[in-house]
Amino acid sequence: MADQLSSGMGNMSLDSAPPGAQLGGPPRRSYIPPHMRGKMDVASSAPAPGPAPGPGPTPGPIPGNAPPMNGLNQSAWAGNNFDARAGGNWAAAPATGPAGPIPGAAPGGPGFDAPPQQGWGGGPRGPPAGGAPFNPNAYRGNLDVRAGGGGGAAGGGGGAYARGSGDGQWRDGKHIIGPANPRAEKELFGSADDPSKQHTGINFEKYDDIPVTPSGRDPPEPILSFSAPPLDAHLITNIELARYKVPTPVQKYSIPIVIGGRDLMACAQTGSGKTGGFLFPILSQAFTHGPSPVPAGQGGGYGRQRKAYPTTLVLAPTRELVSQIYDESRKFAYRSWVRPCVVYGGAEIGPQLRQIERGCDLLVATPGRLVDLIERGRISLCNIKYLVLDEADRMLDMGFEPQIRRIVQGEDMPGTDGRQTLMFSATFPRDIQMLAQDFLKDYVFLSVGRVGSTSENITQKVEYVEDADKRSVLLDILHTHGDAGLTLIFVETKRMADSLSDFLLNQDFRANSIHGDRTQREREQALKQFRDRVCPVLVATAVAARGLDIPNVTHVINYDLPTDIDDYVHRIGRTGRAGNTGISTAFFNRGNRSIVRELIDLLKEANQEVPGFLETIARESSYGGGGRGGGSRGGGGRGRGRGGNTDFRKYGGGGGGGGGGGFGGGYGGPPQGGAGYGGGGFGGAPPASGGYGGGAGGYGGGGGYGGGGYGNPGGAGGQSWW
Ligand SMILES: Nc1ncnc2c1ncn2[C@@H]1O[C@H](COP(=O)(O)OP(=O)(O)OP(=O)(O)O)[C@@H](O)[C@H]1O
Repeated sequence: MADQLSSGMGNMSLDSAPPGAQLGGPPRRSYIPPHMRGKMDVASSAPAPGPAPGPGPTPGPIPGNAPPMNGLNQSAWAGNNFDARAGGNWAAAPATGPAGPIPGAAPGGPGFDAPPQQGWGGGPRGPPAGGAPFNPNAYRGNLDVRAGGGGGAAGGGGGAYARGSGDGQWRDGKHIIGPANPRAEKELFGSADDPSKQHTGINFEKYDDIPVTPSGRDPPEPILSFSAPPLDAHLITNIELARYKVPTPVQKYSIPIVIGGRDLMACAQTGSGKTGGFLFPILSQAFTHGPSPVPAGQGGGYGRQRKAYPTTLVLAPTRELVSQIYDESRKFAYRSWVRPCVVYGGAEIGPQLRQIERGCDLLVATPGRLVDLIERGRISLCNIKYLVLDEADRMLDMGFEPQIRRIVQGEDMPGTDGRQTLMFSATFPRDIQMLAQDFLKDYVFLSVGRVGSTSENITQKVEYVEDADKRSVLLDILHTHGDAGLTLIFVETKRMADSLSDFLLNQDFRANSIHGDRTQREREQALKQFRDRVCPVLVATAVAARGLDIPNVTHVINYDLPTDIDDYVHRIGRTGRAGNTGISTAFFNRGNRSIVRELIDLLKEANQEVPGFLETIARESSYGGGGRGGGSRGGGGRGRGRGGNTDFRKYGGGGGGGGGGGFGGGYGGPPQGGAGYGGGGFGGAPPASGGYGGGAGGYGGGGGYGGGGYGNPGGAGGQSWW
């Protein structure tokens, strides 16, 4: 049993135990397959009262002009002919074989993703952000020999490291590829007909028809195939093992952009390969140029408590997602010298510490646990060359932004000139684009299709269903669709997730639920049972809305529609991935009219049928323009603005702030700037004019940005809604 559980953990990701998650009440029923009854140890719920993130600083004014790119015309790895013997960040790492099970995957146990309370709001501890420009050659001859000293002993001869997913090494300035490991290969890449792996669908080639618009200074030309150069030959071997034939559009563009040393903000549809979009160029550069030594004076650390100095940091909002990105990293780092690691809350910290002690070049993390490890002095960010924010709009919204600021600007991470910053999402509201300026320099903005649009691979249906009728309509749908594939049902509250899955179980559907109040073990179990079709129906809160790549999800049902249209985009994006087709059904009634206009726009853009009742309800509504109200999750929504579909630097115009929890708020100014009109919100300040301005509310005005509720995993009050 233990084996069964742990073996699935590589693929089965876990969501963050949201800070302040509360558990309690009677244990709920969950589906136990007949062959496991009596054997299954359903974990009792351990309370997870994580502290709420402390109040973060409110965002300061955003400089209108990105600082000039300085000293980073090459990728961070470039020109670094570094010999591991001379002192790498993990020269003292023991010779490890293929990576074992995911660290921290041990079920149960306390451990929270919330940052420790102490130390919040403290000033920068390391070199000031935005400090000395990064010089990729500067470390040579400036190495901390202590760091490299242990390499010979522990590294298994000659000072080489033996580490990484596939036991590769960097030795004498060369990448020594590790031996093939059929077991690891099978685990990582599966077989050609493996149902547990995602396979490309009939519409994969159609991705090429989606228009791609790069903007920003001199964006490089896209690549057309996976070829060396520009990609490293070993990476291409791993890409072949993954059976990828051609890059997706976002990959075609992101690879040369990142290898060319540029920052990137990339918006591409759900399921269109954004993970490879950042992993491929980063790993390729690492394979070609080798490790970056720890800056002098930092030291690699001796003794049991070594500090990790990762070169790449990938931040993502949920445990499921970081775990999944970690799995992808292991695939593409197979047999290389690069050793990926993952840390996230809700899992015991001990195994995670031991994992990073063995070497950590590419770290995938949820913010809370990362802060915890930084506080414990176990991770330094001074060596970061690549910072990736996946689901970047979520990472910069009100829930995470203080933690992200603290990690990126309040620790020892190099400033924007000393690193490359990459942001990826399917949605990128303009207010968040503006906020993101703080973390980027001279970036290329990439939009694959319209920002925030949905894939045409998803057939979207909207049905008018009153709340009281939802259960019976759901039963009809489940009976009709039968066992064709996996069905993911989204609801708005944790309580609803439980009660609906109980209801479905009572109706003899093999259902389970996933949400922030379930223990880690229960979530693991729910996801594993879902993937394995033991429970082909999963009722979820928004915790499962972003990033999860679960093969064979054929139907997504929005039993409760979200109050934010971007959430809808991400939720339905759990189906119709990698060129596969899928169906989405939304239950709509007048309680959802706050998103009716944006829903109609989305449906039209994706060539979907727009039911007459939606138009009727839209006409009934006497609301203003494009600002979004905060709906039920806090007062005031974010203004996303209308009329623009790409880089806000190009079109100017800001989203109007939602007013006081309802509608109102103006919408974005006309192209080429001009203040938003209507309510508060951002004015249309193209970069040249700098700063915010325009609408009466300005930044955060009238509750526009600062409503407090949107996407907040911990929330100011410490209680997550998902
Ligand atoms: N070049 C490629 N060829 C074939 N399959 C690919 C390619 N790139 C990615 N995939 C597959 O497509 C699926 C979706 O990729 P990924 O999870 O990176 O999407 P995403 O754009 O990040 O989606 P989301 O917005 O939901 O996070 C994955 O199963 C991945 O293995």
